[in-house]
Amino acid sequence: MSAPLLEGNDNSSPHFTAPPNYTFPHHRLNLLQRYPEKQPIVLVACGSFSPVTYLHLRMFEMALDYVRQNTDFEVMGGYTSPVSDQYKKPGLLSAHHRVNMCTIATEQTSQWLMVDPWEAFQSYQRTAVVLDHFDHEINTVLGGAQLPSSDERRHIRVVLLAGSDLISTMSEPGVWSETDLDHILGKYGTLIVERAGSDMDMDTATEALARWRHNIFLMPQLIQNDVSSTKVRLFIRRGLSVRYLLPAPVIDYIEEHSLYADDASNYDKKG
Ligand SMILES: Nc1ncnc2c1ncn2[C@@H]1O[C@H](COP(=O)(O)OP(=O)(O)OP(=O)(O)O)[C@@H](O)[C@H]1O
Ligand SMILES: O=C(O)c1ccc[n+]([C@@H]2O[C@H](COP(=O)([O-])O)[C@@H](O)[C@H]2O)c1
Repeated sequence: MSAPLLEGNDNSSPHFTAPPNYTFPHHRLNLLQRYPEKQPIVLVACGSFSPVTYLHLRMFEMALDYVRQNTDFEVMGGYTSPVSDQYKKPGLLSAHHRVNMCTIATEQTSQWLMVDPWEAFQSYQRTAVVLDHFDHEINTVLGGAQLPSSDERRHIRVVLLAGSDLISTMSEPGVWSETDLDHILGKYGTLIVERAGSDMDMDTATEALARWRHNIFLMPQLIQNDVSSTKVRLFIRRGLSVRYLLPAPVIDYIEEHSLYADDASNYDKKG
């Protein structure tokens, strides 16, 4: 697979690489706007999802509530986008299993969430390119949102949904390119879920990103939850129960394929 391609600027059509036989999932994407006075948005969460947890899924529900109560947006859909194997983060299971677990979690526990495998099954794609891919599929290919009782189509804004640790890395020098930050935070924007136990508080994290403040929406966690994939992997390795930290069908999948259990011959099959 060749390197990520993002050609041209906002005024020209970007060209994307794609995994073999790829089609953009949109079976749960709502393209008919209910509230024409609002701006339609789609939420995209990028990450490892190794494995997906209830916190990852809760992020979307928190975002729905936040958007309804605090913004003039209308949420039209939500996607997890698991990162490529080439990201090579410790504990990163193969994309095949991570996509399967996200699919099981979204299809079996949600009515509106989807998984886009585009990023997972090819070379590493920067987040700016991933958001451009969503923008292209939703607005250029599918034509954006339709207004009620009208043929008029409207541009759906893609918004990055992330935890506050991700926004912290955005203010660390050398992690993200300045051009990409301007693209992600200037063009798309982000909804940030406060992460319990995160080193930096959200105000500090966003100070360095102040020029994009109007596009950064901070959501406090009203019910604190600091489940992380790292802790789940650790528990499994130690043979501890992870039940109620992630959807039961995902635990069944992990057990069935003996995932994360390399040194856990004592892994409790009942979870
Ligand atoms: N407990 C949490 N609170 C807030 N955000 C979270 C939490 N766990 C994950 N996220 C967010 O979910 C997104 C996907 O993250 P990722 O899959 O890399 O999760 P992770 O649980 O941090 O993984 P790992 O533990 O393997 O580093 C990121 O934006 C991350 O900030
Ligand atoms: O695009 C970038 O430059 C970039 C820099 C750092 C992280 N990311 C993305 O952030 C997501 C979470 O990364 P991490 O390391 O916090 O698990 C993952 O989807 C990465 O592709 C993206």
